[in-house]
Amino acid sequence: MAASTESSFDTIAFIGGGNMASAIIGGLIRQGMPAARIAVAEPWDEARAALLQAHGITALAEPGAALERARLVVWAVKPQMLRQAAAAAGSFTRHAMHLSVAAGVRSDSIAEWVGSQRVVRAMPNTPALIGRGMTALFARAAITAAERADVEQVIATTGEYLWMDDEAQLDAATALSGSGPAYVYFFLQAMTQAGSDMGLTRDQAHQLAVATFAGAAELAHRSAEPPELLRRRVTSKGGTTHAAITSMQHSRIDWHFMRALHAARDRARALGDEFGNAPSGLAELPAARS
Ligand SMILES: NC(=O)C1=CN([C@@H]2O[C@H](COP(=O)(O)OP(=O)(O)OC[C@H]3O[C@@H](n4cnc5c(N)ncnc54)[C@H](O)[C@@H]3O)[C@@H](O)[C@H]2O)C=CC1
Ligand SMILES: O=C(O)[C@@H]1CCC=N1
Repeated sequence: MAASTESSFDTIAFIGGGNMASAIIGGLIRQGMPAARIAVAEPWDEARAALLQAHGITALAEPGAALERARLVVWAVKPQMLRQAAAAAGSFTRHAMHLSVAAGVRSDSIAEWVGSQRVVRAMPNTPALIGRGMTALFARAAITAAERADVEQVIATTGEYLWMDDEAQLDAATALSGSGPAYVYFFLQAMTQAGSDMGLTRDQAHQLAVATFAGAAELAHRSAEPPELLRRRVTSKGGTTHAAITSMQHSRIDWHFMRALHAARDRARALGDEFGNAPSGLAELPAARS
């Protein structure tokens, strides 16, 4: 990473130094990027202190000239803050390539706010913290193959990545992998609670549940077989798994779960509508006649 990073980016700047920025910064540092080549603008004192403690990075309290050295700027603020953050930092970052991790906000809006068409959107997830993240990526047409490769180098420090051809697919990826870790923890909570209700200690139940998720996910990752088949292997006729799966099917848990993912996808779209510019075409619609 050290050699390849030098040939790609002199400095990487982060606007916003919270959870997601910290996860990506951690990946870069683990792969050998010197902290001195990472610039962060972060207004919140506590977040700046956390960056210093975790990564040895002294973040700026507000955007400044240090950002001008960045060839890549990672926008890691909440969707509702992105327009305002771009207005404040834009004069320092105009010549860079831009990578936004904000959910929902579409690249048309971002390109307008940062004053550049060189925009990539990313949807990472929190296992990036341990280098086991999954990131969906979308590049605007102005991004070259070499620039895509540069983005890949950065994101690969946090785990796997997958390019999307259609920007709308990012909203679906947000519902699956962006929000996905929360679903896993939700089920972990339920399994741990059930275990403890059935007489295990909470520690025992937690260990059993976490190891089961980790092992089952790793098996699916390594196996060429589809989840249906892996599931059937666990399910003996008339056995315990059959009892559990039948109970879940009666409650239509799969349907409810799929509906929840649609809600997440719809919310990603709504964030784009709420905090981005109106899609081109809509803005020009004439006002309805009374
Ligand atoms: N947390 C997650 O699992 C994921 C989050 N995302 C996206 O990442 C983005 C950041 O989320 P988190 O890191 O979780 O939030 P966070 O709240 O931990 O970090 C955002 C940081 O931005 C700072 N900030 C606010 N206004 C600013 C400004 N004008 N200039 C610079 N910094 C400013 C805040 O002080 C805060 O520390 C969001 O847009 C979210 O949609 C994407 C994928 C997963
Ligand atoms: O909940 C959210 O809006 C962000 C995006 C994906 C995960 N967290």
